[in-house]
Amino acid sequence: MGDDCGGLSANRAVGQEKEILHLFQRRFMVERKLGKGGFGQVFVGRRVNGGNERGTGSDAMEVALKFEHRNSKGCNDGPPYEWQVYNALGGSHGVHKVHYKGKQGDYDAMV
Ligand SMILES: Nc1ncnc2c1ncn2[C@@H]1O[C@H](COP(=O)(O)OP(=O)(O)OP(=O)(O)O)[C@@H](O)[C@H]1O
Repeated sequence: MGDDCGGLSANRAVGQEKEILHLFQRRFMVERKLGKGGFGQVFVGRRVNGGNERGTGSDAMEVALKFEHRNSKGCNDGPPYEWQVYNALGGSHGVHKVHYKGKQGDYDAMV
């Protein structure tokens, strides 16, 4: 496995990456990378329109964006299992609420 597993590597479509890394879905401005796990990379970003500076739920201004490339390990069997977990638990018991999840080019993206 290469160092870019699940990530936004230099040898992938540059235009697509720029679109993702600057303004995701025209809704979230991607600001900086927070970290990298076994399946993808996580960035911090901000909602472009609306939102509440102190909000932590559906109106949160600051968000975390996770991108998993479809060729990364565990990404070949449909949507990431993590999505199911957030569907079930998100917004309660201290688990973050999901604002968006879907495909963006070659990536599964969750905000
Ligand atoms: N909401 C968040 N706030 C701050 N940092 C985060 C957040 N989510 C992820 N990170 C950072 O990004 C890294 C990668 O997160 P990610 O969920 O991809 O993997 P992981 O849970 O660390 O490992 P695994 O590969 O087992 O899922 C984390 O280790 C952490 O440093």
